[in-house]
Amino acid sequence: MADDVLMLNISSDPFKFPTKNNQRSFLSAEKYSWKGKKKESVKRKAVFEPQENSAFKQRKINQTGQQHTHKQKLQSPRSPSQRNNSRDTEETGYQRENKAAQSPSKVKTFPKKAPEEHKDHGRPFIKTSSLFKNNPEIPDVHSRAVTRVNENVFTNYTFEELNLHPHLVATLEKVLKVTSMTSVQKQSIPVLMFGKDAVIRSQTGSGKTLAYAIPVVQSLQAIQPKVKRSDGPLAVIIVPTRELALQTFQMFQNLLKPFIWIVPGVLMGGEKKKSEKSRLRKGINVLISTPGRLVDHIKNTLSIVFSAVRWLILDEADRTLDLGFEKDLTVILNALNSTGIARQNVLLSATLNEGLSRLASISMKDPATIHVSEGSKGTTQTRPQAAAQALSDSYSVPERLKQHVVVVPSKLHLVCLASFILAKCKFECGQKLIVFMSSCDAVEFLLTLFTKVLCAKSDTSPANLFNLYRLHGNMKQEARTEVFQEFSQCQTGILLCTDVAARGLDLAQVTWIVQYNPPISVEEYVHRVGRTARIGAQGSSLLFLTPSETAFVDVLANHNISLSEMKMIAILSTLMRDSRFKGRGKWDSKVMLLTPCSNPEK
Ligand SMILES: Nc1ncnc2c1ncn2[C@@H]1O[C@H](COP(=O)(O)OP(=O)(O)OP(=O)(O)O)[C@@H](O)[C@H]1O
Repeated sequence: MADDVLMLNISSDPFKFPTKNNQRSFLSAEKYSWKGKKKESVKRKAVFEPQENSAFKQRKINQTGQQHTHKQKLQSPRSPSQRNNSRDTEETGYQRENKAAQSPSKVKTFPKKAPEEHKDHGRPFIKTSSLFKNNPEIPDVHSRAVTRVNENVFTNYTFEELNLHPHLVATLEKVLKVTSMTSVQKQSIPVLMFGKDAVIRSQTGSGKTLAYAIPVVQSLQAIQPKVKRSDGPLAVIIVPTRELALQTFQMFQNLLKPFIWIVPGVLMGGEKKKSEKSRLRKGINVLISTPGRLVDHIKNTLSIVFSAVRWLILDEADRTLDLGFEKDLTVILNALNSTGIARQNVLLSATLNEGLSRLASISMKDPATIHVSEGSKGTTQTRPQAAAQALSDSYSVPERLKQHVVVVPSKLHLVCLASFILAKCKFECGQKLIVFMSSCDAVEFLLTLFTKVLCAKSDTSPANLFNLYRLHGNMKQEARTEVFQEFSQCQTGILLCTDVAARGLDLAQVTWIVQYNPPISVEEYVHRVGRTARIGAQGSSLLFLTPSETAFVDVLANHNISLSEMKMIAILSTLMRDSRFKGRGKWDSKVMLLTPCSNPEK
């Protein structure tokens, strides 16, 4: 890793990013003069013999008259996410340099030019890091005005008004600390307690889990004679990820505290099948599972029987329908349907849409469609095929979520993210960030790099600046669970992750969601940003786009989602405030003068 670190002169005249009107490159080919002749020859060798000084080697840049080097270790040559980012097709100077370094036979050597050839009064030409030059044009992003879809999260109705078991109400108040219902709970709980199937859509962090969990617990505790473990599953809850399965299991553990005869259990990939089999043999009444693992047990575990199932809940139903899961879901539905027992079916998500109709038609009877947003208050009874049409394509995001976008050429993505992290975690207090990226490799790469470069103890900060966590699908389940629990409980820190953390996770006090790579769909965007600003809280999000990806802003606007632009230069200016990275040249004062405000939002 050490060899991969470039030294950048980020302090030198950083206000020349090419824009439509200004094609001059940022830090590009700045001409620096040298005073000492001896030094000059050393430096010129470094500059003009690229075979010896490839992009993978550290660079030192000298400034006019200052006779010192800047050592800013910020950028590694090429992150995996950049390598994988096929959307960004522009070949930057930086990438060209990498190619040259990889194939020595094609390395282009630059002819040595005599100092007097250069215009700058005979002073030698010094080539700076290519990171900040040859940038593509950065277009302005205009997010068109859209009508936001609003949802009121809270109502004035209390759980006591629902005629629930008093112990359940007491548990809600004392254990979960909830007294009044959210809008989705107010609309869904009575419908489900009445025995209807339902398709429920409400914004992220609005309390959908309790919207179905309360009716499930209320109905199971009322069964006479009392439920026994040997009855097997009475409620089956399918969720798309292991962490969400754990979180849902914990919620049921809490809700079922007064009803100890009803046993919840979780099955998920990565856990030991043998111990799961033995728990299934003993009996699980509320069964929470990821689809793949449940299918595995349906095929291989004799003791799993569904003859008593009264509830089937598909949380994040649109995700569960995605390619890969659909086959599993068919196996699960066939196994449940073969028993012939009538059951209630519930589909939930913040982004249920037209893909739902297939599932609704195979699994539901006259479902009620509950769509909590302005203009569609209350519930609508529809036929299964019509259920999807009742749900529009306009997604509601939390009211107190501030959404931003920044356009960054791909070669500057990494340094820009590093700068943003510093801005939030070093120069502001109490920030908890989730950074989404497209691959497990990218998560690993950035974790290693940031741990070394950003978190390291320094003279000025003897303690680690902040905690970094990672979560992705290639980790062992034990490590995933540990990170999930730790990050849930921590006050500040940064979670680098893939979309395994995008759906359903309720991680307390997250202040910022950063999408380092854009999501694969509008729906995934909604779920990613939904990890903050939950249950009426404030939160912010930042979407990184390359110049060629800016059309995604319009795609979001088609779904009534609007973003405000943050300027890359404002984010990068944070580097000037960090003694480890800022330069010592005359430009520092200029940078600080031009960027008086450290908060790029302002
Ligand atoms: N009535 C309530 N009053 C206060 N807090 C509540 C209430 N109901 C749920 N919560 C809390 O709100 C948070 C979000 O709930 P939940 O995870 O169920 O949201 P969600 O709608 O399922 O979100 P997502 O779409 O992201 O899965 C949880 O911490 C939960 O404990």
